[in-house]
Amino acid sequence: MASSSSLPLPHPFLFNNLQHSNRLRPATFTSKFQSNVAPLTVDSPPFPIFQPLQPNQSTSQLEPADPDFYKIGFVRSVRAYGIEFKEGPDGFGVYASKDVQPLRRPRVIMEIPLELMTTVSKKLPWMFFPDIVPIGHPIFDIINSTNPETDWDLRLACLLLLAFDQEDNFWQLYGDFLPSADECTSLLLASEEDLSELQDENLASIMREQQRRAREFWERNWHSAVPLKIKRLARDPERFIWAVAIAQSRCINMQMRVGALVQDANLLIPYADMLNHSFQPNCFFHWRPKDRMLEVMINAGQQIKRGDEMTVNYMNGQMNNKFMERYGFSSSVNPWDVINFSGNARIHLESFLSVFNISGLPEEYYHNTGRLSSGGESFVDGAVLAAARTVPTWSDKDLPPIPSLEKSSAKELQEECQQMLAEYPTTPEEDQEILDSMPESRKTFEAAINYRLHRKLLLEKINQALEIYQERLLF
Ligand SMILES: C[S@@+](CC[C@H](N)C(=O)[O-])C[C@H]1O[C@@H](n2cnc3c(N)ncnc32)[C@H](O)[C@@H]1O
Repeated sequence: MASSSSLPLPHPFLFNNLQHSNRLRPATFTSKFQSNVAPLTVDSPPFPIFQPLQPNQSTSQLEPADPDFYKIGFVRSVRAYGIEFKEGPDGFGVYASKDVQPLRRPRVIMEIPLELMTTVSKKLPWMFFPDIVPIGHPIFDIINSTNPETDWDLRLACLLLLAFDQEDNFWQLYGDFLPSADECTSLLLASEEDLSELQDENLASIMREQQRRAREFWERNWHSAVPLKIKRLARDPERFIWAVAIAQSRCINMQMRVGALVQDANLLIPYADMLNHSFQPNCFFHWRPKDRMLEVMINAGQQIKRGDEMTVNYMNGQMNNKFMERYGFSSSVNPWDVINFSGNARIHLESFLSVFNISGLPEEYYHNTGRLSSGGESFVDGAVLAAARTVPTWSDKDLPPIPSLEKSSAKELQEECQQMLAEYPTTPEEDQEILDSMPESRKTFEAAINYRLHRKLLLEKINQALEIYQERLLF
């Protein structure tokens, strides 16, 4: 989650087909730290917090989180209001446990104190959460040998592993709820076979390089002569690479002020890191310097229904390959995805925008949903916004396009879309069949097939949009 700041995605999954992970199932949860969990002692919140639904109370078919997940947060004064943690189609997620009427101001749903976070600042002096300042520990020298500007993920991975190793540290408890290597979608954990399934050699080679970087860091610093204090943090490279994957896919970057000091910091924030991404999020993060808390807030004016997923925007303006690099997921409706057309054909931008009822400047395109329907469903989505940004256009507001010329340009662009689709070794239907036939496949394999499928779905959507454009041109 790169920054704070904006589609609830229709999920093709049937919830009752979910593969539940061990980390969340009450029946399989066994924490060796159970006895350290103190009774609940929190102030009375404005409305019920952290009350996991009992299975027979649940109004949805999602699996509620293990009760201990809530208890450990209570102990350390995490507060949450009107939400519950459940396992959904994108792993663990945060869901509204009650309706929220649109408010004029943002509204807090979670408060997490600095003490619980694992943080690394870009510049000196380093900031860590107080429990594990590693001065005097040999991991300090390892962290110090890295470049603070570029190696934040390696630094955070070292700190996280150190936190797991510190007796009574909160992260020992919270670690039970983090995804295991099998449950992570990060391509750092992908096999060579998974990378070849991306059908994107560029992305595959970036990920090979990232895997090599993490492995070499481990080899350099976890050689046979290192003290046991270091060795036991990551006995094999896989453990270290998993920690880097956790750091990359769960870290939030924020400017935070502590006293007079403003720091650009990378933070691992428990509970807030359970929020999934959406390009139309209903929540955002806010740092409250007064008492060193991260607030998760509902956007002003946002209507929320009980059971809705609460989401944040991890990265604005980034293509699917960037989401894959860092988080191991992509979207078929990423409004920022780009297709590189190479021909000379161009269509009239303003006409295209008006056909699809898209308003605003390119950086802020938005659309009024439901205005253009195809087959009963709303046609305009993030992929049509992406089309508006990526299709070659010409612009002259006063000069209407000549319909015959405009139609032949749109046709040319459609042909290019079809040509690009034909160059892939598999069709979208074949990709979907692979996904349907392997419901228990590795997460990274599934992410790779989804990525190439999403690219093809975007091409198909652009093709369809160009068809509708020709039909509605000048009407
Ligand atoms: C910060 S964590 C969010 C919590 C996570 N779902 C879990 O189970 O712990 C980020 C990870 O969640 C998943 N994720 C988040 N948003 C997603 C989305 N919109 N689509 C698919 N996967 C998503 C990806 O695996 C990503 O690496």
